[in-house]
Amino acid sequence: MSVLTACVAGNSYGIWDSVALPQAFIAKQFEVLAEDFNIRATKTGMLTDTATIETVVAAYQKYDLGPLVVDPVIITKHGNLLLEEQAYQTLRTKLLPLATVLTPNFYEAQKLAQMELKDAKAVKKAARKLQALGAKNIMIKGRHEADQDRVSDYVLLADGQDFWLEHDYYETTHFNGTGDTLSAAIVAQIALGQDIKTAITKAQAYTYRALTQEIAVGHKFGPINHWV
Ligand SMILES: Nc1ncnc2c1ncn2[C@@H]1O[C@H](COP(=O)(O)OP(=O)(O)O)[C@@H](O)[C@H]1O
Ligand SMILES: Cc1ncc(COP(=O)(O)OP(=O)(O)O)c(N)n1
Repeated sequence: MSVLTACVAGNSYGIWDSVALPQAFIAKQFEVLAEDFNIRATKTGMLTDTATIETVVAAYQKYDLGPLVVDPVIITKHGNLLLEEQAYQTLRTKLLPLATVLTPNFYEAQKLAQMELKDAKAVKKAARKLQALGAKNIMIKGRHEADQDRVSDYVLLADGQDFWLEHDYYETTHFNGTGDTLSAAIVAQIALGQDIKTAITKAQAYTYRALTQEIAVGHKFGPINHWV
């Protein structure tokens, strides 16, 4: 089930327009779903602006929506800004503290931790900074550019345990949805009752399979393969 916060006009070339939905309508969606269903886990995606983040935070404070995975969507890999510049401080101070799992990509982690991720030591430090903001478990997704052989995602768990999930860099133009898929798969695993470490590990493996077992959809940047 979804609570829609925004609609985008997009295709495989990119996102061409977007519109935030009215706050009262977003709040109503939370209300009617929370009344009807026993919700085991939830995730956030594109949140557009400060008002939307505040509406979502208010819903999390009002209803029991289970463990929360926050995918802090700020800018897409094609350069579309999906969160207003003024809103990211609200994301940092109001939504992050509610996160059971926070899944920033390399660039989002730099922005949220307010530091450059120049090496593995810096990645670890940034994860600790994000934990200090209140998010319990952190997964900082590694940089993946054509100059790399390997991609390394870093995980820092609530109890201080940490580990790297490493895999080969995969060259493709069918990569739309990797981050969205990863956070959705983590929340699905949590809802199934898995512990956080298992949920993250299984979700990352699923996302990698979906990336590497390609389907040919779209003319430019296609989606990954959810049928794997
Ligand atoms: N080209 C790639 N090769 C290998 N792994 C990738 C590639 N692109 C994304 N991933 C993996 O997909 C997952 C989602 O990460 P990412 O694409 O960085 O998120 P986002 O979509 O939020 O930017 C991570 O586990 C990341 O390491
Ligand atoms: C509506 C919408 N569009 C795009 C994204 C995420 O885009 P991006 O950060 O490029 O990551 P992928 O998940 O496509 O790998 C979003 N969350 N919502």
